[in-house]
Amino acid sequence: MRSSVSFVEKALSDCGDGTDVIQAKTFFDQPLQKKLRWRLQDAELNQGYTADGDEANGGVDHKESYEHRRFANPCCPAEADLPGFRTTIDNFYGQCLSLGLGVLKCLAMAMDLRDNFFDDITKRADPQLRLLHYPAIDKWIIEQEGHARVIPHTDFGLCTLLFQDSVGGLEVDPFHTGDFKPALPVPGTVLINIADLMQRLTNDRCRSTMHRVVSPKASGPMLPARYSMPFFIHPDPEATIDPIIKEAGEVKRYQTVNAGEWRTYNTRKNYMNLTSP
Ligand SMILES: O=C(O)CCC(=O)C(=O)O
Ligand SMILES: [Fe+2]
Repeated sequence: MRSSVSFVEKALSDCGDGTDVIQAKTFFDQPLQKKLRWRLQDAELNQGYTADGDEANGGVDHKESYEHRRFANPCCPAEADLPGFRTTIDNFYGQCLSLGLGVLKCLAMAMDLRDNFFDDITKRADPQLRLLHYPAIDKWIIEQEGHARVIPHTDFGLCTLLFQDSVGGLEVDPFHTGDFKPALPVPGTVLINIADLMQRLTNDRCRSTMHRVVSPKASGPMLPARYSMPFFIHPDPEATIDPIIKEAGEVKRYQTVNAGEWRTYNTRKNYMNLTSP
């Protein structure tokens, strides 16, 4: 894991204020009409630009995003449009993939599964790298009922690597009791959120992390812009996720699901507002 650790330190120092490891700021700084040329149009492919308000998941988020995948990126800006963007983001994606697979190996070891347990279900893994921009906003807007930078949710893959800048506002409720605690940005670290498929697979031994992005404590009436980069790790689409039973008499708490169908079903739910251009 040594190379992964130094990569994270580099990614996070680059991701901090004022720099742009994957040119997220350059991308989002473009006029809306231009960004809409790369608009995400297919929830299943789940790649490209989503404007503020277009991703709907039961509340009102105030954010815009760009999604990047491993194999197909038809809505990625070309070199002529945004020099260096594609190369840099592909490179960052590759580093996240190596780190993510390393994290899964550690989890397999910690849970007394075979060390290569996750290798067998991530041979063609196609995680989703999301660049997120939360525009500067009056605090009262996101403090209205049902509004947030991101409303409370769990991620639905196996786990998520989450890189955040120094603005803050991310909160976690790991026990799902409503008791959200700030996940303060710590330079040189990446946050790892357990997600729903890991919870199902481990029959609740690992619980997915409820999280949200709200106003950081002690901020003034106006929130500054915030940037973050989640990397959502999903198993191969043909993988079967069947709860692992470890003790005599233990009851399976979840039905078996096909990983590809699970991903498509849950992704579609987030894009109910998606209309044809
Ligand atoms: O911006 C963040 O820190 C969290 C984003 C997030 O939870 C998500 O996109 O699923
Ligand atoms: Fe999330």
